[in-house]
Amino acid sequence: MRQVDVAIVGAGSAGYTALGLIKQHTDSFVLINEGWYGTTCAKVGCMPSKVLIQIADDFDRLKKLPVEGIEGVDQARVNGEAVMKRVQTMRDGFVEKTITPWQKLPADKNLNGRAAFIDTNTLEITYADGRTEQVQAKQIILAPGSRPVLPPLWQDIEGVVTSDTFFEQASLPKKVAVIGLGVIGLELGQAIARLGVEVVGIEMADTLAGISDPEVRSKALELIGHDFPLYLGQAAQLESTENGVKVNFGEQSIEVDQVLAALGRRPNLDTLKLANAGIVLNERGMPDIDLSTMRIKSSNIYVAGDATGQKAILHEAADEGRIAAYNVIQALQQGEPKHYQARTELGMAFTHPNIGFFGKRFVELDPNHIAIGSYNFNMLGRPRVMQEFEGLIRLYADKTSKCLVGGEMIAPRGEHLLHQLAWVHQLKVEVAEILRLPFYHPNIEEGLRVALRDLAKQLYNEPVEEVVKA
Ligand SMILES: Cc1cc2nc3c(=O)[nH]c(=O)nc-3n(C[C@H](O)[C@H](O)[C@H](O)COP(=O)(O)OP(=O)(O)OC[C@H]3O[C@@H](n4cnc5c(N)ncnc54)[C@H](O)[C@@H]3O)c2cc1C
Ligand SMILES: NC(=O)c1ccc[n+]([C@@H]2O[C@H](COP(=O)([O-])OP(=O)(O)OC[C@H]3O[C@@H](n4cnc5c(N)ncnc54)[C@H](O)[C@@H]3O)[C@@H](O)[C@H]2O)c1
Repeated sequence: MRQVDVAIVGAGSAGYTALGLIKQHTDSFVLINEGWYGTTCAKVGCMPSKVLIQIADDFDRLKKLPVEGIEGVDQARVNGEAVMKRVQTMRDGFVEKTITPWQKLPADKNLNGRAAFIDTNTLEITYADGRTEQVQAKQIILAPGSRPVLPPLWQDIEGVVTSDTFFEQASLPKKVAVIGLGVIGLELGQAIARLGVEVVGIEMADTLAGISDPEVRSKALELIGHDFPLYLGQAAQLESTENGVKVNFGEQSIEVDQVLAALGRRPNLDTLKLANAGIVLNERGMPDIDLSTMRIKSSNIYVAGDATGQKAILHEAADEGRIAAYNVIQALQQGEPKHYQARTELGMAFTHPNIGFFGKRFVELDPNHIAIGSYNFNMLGRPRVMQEFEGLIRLYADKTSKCLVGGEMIAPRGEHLLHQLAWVHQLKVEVAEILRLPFYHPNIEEGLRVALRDLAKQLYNEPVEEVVKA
């Protein structure tokens, strides 16, 4: 049996980041990956979705041009085949870049098969041709990612796609029900609607993209509702028909060519036979992972990325891969695991306008200790010039420390505002100090300043001096 210091399961973003650090420390490692290489992000996630969104936004922008004196845009047409070709070509480029480091690994370190535990230190690898091999490792990093949730009854219905299959299509569909209006459903639903696909959105919860602030929710329903009809509080059921799929929700039903099931993602740990390694699962069917060390409690096994079932986003997957690798290196040197603190939480949907949050969400606040500042962009110069002056920022600050604790928004160029807010949140800068930072004119950031000023009025007894004392 092969013996190594470290085995990494999963060649995704978390596994890749871990591998980069492990390689610097030891040559005694294997990487085990089932199926294709190229990462979820590059192949079926962040990147193809952003290509599609870019095309949709560019096309939608044309609607704003006649008022600026640009004529002839009504001649523009969407060629669905060319759109999907562009998405696939760009995607293949991103995948190629991601695969290169794996291709450079020697064959005996790069095992293309499915891993599962035999015991605490032993993994069995099953290859596509049915062969098996066992590897014994002192330390193990599990980074097997997640997969789309698809109810068993939906799996055999023709016309049901998930984000794993959506980008493979030769052309755009004609009529689609997007079921699940989380980040994936909302991003893809809005993009295809803007490209002329008839879209209906159905969501079981009473909100979109996890928004918890009631005012941001209302604004999002209004603005996203311009692109396609949204039905909230409805769990959909499907039936196969001769021409497509019948979607039943509440009292209604519609027939569509395609259903995009965007019901969330499930961690892939359940395929790894963790019980053979003596790992006990909690009531959520997950092992107890210490998120400050990424170690499964009292074991030689670490988990990183979507597999943790926590924050299924790329920079978090990479950080978790880093933390797992640092601690594996510590363990190989007989050291105790080091504890690391997560960055300020940040989440965004690349819808138009962008939807997102940083720090704490509204639902997590204690209203007795919080002041809320807001702004809706209506009167600001630059958004008006851009014809993108609708949105709502809501910022939450602690009345005692006078620092931001979080915020939610639907805002033009919100992706940038959210970054700036997450940075000052992580650096624990007081609201008055943020107002003393430079704000260029004319800019979207001036909208942030209006919301901060609104907050400052509630936090301080006197007007804030918005200049830095010499
Ligand atoms: C449509 C979509 C859009 C997204 N957009 C964004 C975005 O804009 N921004 C953002 O931050 N995040 C986005 N994400 C999320 C992001 O893609 C993921 O958080 C990230 O890719 C997770 O990386 P990972 O390393 O955990 O898993 P993955 O990249 O999925 O890697 C896991 C690997 O492990 C392999 N594996 C699984 N089980 C086994 C096993 N038993 N044995 C061996 N190998 C195994 C898998 O085959 C896979 O290769 C998006 C996701 C989707 C689906
Ligand atoms: N921009 C980004 O960063 C980005 C983009 C896409 C995906 N992602 C990541 O991928 C993860 C998965 O995305 P997702 O959108 O699939 O998951 P999600 O958990 O965000 O949303 C799934 C939605 O489906 C709903 N739902 C579940 N079952 C349903 C049913 N039967 N009928 C109607 N609605 C139902 C849920 O209530 C939920 O709102 C996200 O958590 C996110 O971290 C990130």
